[in-house]
Amino acid sequence: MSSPVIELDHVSKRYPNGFVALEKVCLSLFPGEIHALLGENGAGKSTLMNILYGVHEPTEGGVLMNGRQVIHRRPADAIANGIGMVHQHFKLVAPFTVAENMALAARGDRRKTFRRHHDIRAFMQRYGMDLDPAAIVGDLPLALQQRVEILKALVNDTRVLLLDEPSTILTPDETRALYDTVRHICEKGTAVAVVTHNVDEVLANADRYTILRRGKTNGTGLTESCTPEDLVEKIVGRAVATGTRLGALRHAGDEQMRITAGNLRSASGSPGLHNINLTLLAGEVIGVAGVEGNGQTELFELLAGQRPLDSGAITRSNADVTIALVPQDRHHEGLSLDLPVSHNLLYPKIMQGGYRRFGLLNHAAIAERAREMIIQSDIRTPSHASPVRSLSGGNQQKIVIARAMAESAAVIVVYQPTRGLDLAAAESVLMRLVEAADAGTTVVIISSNIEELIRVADRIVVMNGGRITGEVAGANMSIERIGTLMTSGRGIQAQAAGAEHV
Ligand SMILES: Nc1ncnc2c1ncn2[C@@H]1O[C@H](COP(=O)(O)OP(=O)(O)OP(=O)(O)O)[C@@H](O)[C@H]1O
Repeated sequence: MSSPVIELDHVSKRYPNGFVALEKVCLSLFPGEIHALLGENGAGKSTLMNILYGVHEPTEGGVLMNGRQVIHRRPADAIANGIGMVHQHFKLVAPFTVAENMALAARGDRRKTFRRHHDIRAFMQRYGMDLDPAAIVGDLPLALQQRVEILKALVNDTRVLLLDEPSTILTPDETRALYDTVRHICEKGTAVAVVTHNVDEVLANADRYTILRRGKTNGTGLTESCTPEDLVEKIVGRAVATGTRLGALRHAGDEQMRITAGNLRSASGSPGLHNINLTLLAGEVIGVAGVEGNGQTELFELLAGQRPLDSGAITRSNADVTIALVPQDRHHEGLSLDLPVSHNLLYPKIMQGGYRRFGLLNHAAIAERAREMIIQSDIRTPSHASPVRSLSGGNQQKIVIARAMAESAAVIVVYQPTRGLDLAAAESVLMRLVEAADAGTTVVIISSNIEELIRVADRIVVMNGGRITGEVAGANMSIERIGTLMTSGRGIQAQAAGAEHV
């Protein structure tokens, strides 16, 4: 076997607040291999990737490249040593072309290579990619924007490529295509580390895995010799029954909201909405499926009251129909990162004048309620007073969901509720949404994860190109049927015919 390109040698990381996020972790990445990094929310995966990429320095232990210790004080040091990273939140310049974005990432003389489109195409083809260098990045679908990020990470003679949860924004087909590309990259001798929560994806694509549990290594090895159950048990510490339907089919109640012949104009990067007809009933879970960028964001904004329709109508059955939201972009819309966990959890109530005594905020009451919510939603935080910025991505997400659930609204609209959550946390969020519907709440789940929707929804509407291309319910909710509606170009005809109901 070849020797590792990069190793972590008994690395520990203590954050300034004293929290130990990694404890004596060892990791070896080999050339030509895909190494999956797994672990529940807050296990230390991002901390580990950030150490590899020079964002953080280890408190103890060392980083070795080709057997020699290296010190990466900042990402520029890691990049200079051949390490590239693709973050979950893309760092692209949207109005620039693919070529311009690549040139911006290139260091020194390599920039010249990325001036001529001919050379850029040759570079892409080395890795089995074929994008138009002149395409404006902001106009590309997310899956292709991700390819541009990967290309950017490769431009500096990269020997180690780090991918942070790359599949969360992709459909199953796009995920397969992503791993085809990653395999091409490995074949050039690059070592790839991928953070993911998806065990099936690991077993289908990775060569090796390492599991972190509460900052320590809890298993590492070759994927060929393990089963999904082995991995889940090591990640969560117990078996998790995923895959089965959660809750029985419900009987929907009265109408809560209705969109009638709703239209929003298309704009650059937005398909708009076209002749949307959707009735939301009490006590049902409505799934909205679709490849990202096909009108789901616009539908969310419409239901949230953030955008008026250009034509058509959106009505609530009465003034008591309140709406709670879990937005897609939790960092910008969902959280105040520098405020404590407690204030983020109780933000709506505090803004409505709650938790006050003699006109001042009642901090003791806020802390008490926040502690209850932290336990109920299993939010891993040192305390209710910790700034949200210091929590892991998955635990930040649990805050947004817990807050929306606590509003006891008539309608709750959630965008990709389990994105970035570990298996057990995802299961618990889905369960809570189902329970809310059982108690009479209308739950709208917008998700590109079809399996998840089938497990919880009573009916699923499918969007493509800003149109509802069909609706399936009960036993007709199959991956094949929904997948066909997601990619079919039948939007206009289906809507004209009142959409397809199965
Ligand atoms: N800047 C920080 N200050 C203090 N604690 C931090 C800081 N960043 C992360 N942590 C803590 O370190 C632990 C590990 O966080 P990390 O982001 O590495 O987890 P993760 O495995 O990537 O989780 P997720 O799957 O939710 O993204 C968490 O408990 C988190 O609260």
